[in-house]
Amino acid sequence: MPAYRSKTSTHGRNMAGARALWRATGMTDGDFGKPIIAIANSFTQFVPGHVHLKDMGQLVAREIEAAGGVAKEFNTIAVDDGIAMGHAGMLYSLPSRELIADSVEYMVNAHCADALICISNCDKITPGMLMASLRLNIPTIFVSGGPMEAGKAVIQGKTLHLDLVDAMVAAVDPQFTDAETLSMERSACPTCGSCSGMFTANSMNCLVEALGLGLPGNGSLLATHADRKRLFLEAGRLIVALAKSHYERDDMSVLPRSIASFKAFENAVALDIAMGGSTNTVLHLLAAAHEAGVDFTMKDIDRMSRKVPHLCKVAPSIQTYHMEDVHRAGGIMSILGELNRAGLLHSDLPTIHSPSMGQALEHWDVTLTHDEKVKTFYRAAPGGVPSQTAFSQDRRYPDLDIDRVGGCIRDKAHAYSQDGGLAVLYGNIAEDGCIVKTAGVDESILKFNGRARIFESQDDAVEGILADKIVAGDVVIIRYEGPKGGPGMQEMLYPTSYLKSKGLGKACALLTDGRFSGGTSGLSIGHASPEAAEGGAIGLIEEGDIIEIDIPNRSINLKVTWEELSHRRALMEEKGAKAWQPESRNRIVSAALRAYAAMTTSAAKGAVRDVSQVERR
Ligand SMILES: CC[C@H](C)C(=O)C(=O)O
Ligand SMILES: [Mg+2]
Repeated sequence: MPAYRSKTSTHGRNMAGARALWRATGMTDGDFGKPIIAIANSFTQFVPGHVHLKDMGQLVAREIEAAGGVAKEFNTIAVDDGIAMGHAGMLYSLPSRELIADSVEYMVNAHCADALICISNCDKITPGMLMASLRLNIPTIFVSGGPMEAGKAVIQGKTLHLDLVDAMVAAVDPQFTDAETLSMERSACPTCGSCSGMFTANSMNCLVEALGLGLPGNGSLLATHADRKRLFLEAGRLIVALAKSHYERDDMSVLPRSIASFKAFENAVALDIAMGGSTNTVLHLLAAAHEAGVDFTMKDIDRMSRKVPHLCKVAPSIQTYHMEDVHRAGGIMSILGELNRAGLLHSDLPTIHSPSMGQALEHWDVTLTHDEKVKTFYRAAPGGVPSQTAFSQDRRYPDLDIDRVGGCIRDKAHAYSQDGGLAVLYGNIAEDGCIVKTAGVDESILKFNGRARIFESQDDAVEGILADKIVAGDVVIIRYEGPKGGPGMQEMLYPTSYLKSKGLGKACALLTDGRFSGGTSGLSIGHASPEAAEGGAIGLIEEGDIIEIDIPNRSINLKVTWEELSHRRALMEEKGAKAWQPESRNRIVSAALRAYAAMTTSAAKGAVRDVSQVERR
């Protein structure tokens, strides 16, 4: 039977000093011997998804103590991608995922905590904490801060449901006046919570439900709704039970690696494809699987993308639905229910809250449940009042959206497409693959041939698009922006948004070894691996080359002969130390970011750290 990890520093005469310090943190005689539960919070005033979390750690802590545990809270950093976007700040976004994962590892292992509550929310915080939980493999429950309410505004006589992407696009769209753009800016992000579309934050918090490491409603229940308080309280009570089950009854089934198994990753990817999740989820799921020791790869994602239908379209893929609408339709458990009915879900897998996902669906799928409290739970509605306060309203929709034919969530027979919302493409430009969110691609350009227009930084691409240098039929290539090449694999939300602003969203493609925010839609293909900085063929594309994109056949190719490509590679290698670098880019890269670049890997591996690259031989 495993002994409590915390005994390392709380038991034995030799630990009198450590106990003296534990006492100074508030522990008393009766606390020694109880499970010590670490609470990884992520409060910060820099991020709307985290501004309301300041007291959430202690809310959970009181429940942990009432349930017989000892709670110790600490905080991680949290980067706001939307604020960091479009300038050098975005170089820090993906690297912050590693810092968050390491900081949770450091605090949990330095103090020998027995179990973990992860209070996350935005883009890199949930994945960073997920990586840590699978690395540490101690009982863990995720409870996120919850989605933001969608903005509402009347613009040019129409009531629009808005999010920050709409404000970004409008800012350079001449059809909107300055006053209209200001009105959209003021309305797009009305409350605390993670931006209201199926962007990366909400995608990841939904995937945590599918993995079985979060409670039902974790991904879709609004940050402002009073019901969300129950998720925090339940997490506090449950984590003590899981810890006691593991350490006192030798129950291994409650550990994250027992729950997030290969089949659980298949469930998560099935949900991801069904809901058209952010392409960043691919990067983060690969990284999480790596930490869990699960051999789950891009090939598995490709395999699943060919059989999972697109059941739920959410902004930015569609203007009419945001996370509050997904919740009203039954949330993630109801999408999983449709996948289960389509035979595309492993329903026998355990979760932190139920012996099996199947049993959970019986209770939480709104089309199956007999529990009126569940139906009331999913009628939680936006308050419609600007607020940075958690649980500040308790409005409810008059009814649920259970229209599986034409509603927010579809059944398989009425799917938006039988071919899911994500796809992996392979070809001579991306031998290890690249990713496209097909949920956001207009059907007219699923097959696209175009002229390459080369940029070796996001900034230059933005400048070229805004200067009208890009025209219909072009394929914008942005390279040397991968994990190593950037470094930090920037999100390309500005160039993809500006292509839309210029009316080119259905007339151009964009390919990068960087990545995309979940706010990106259009023929935007990212994660090209290997990246240019690692000798990937994206580094050999020349201005005017023809690029052939074929999503139905999952291919992307540079239309030059193999001999020509080999010749170009030889010429590149002749550059020696200057090979595989941007021609002329004066980007200042700090030592902290150079350290990240030295150890990271291409997107096809999840941009995980590989310390063997720097270890002395
Ligand atoms: C909409 C942009 C969002 C903040 C983001 O960065 C993502 O979804 O990845
Ligand atoms: Mg992001």
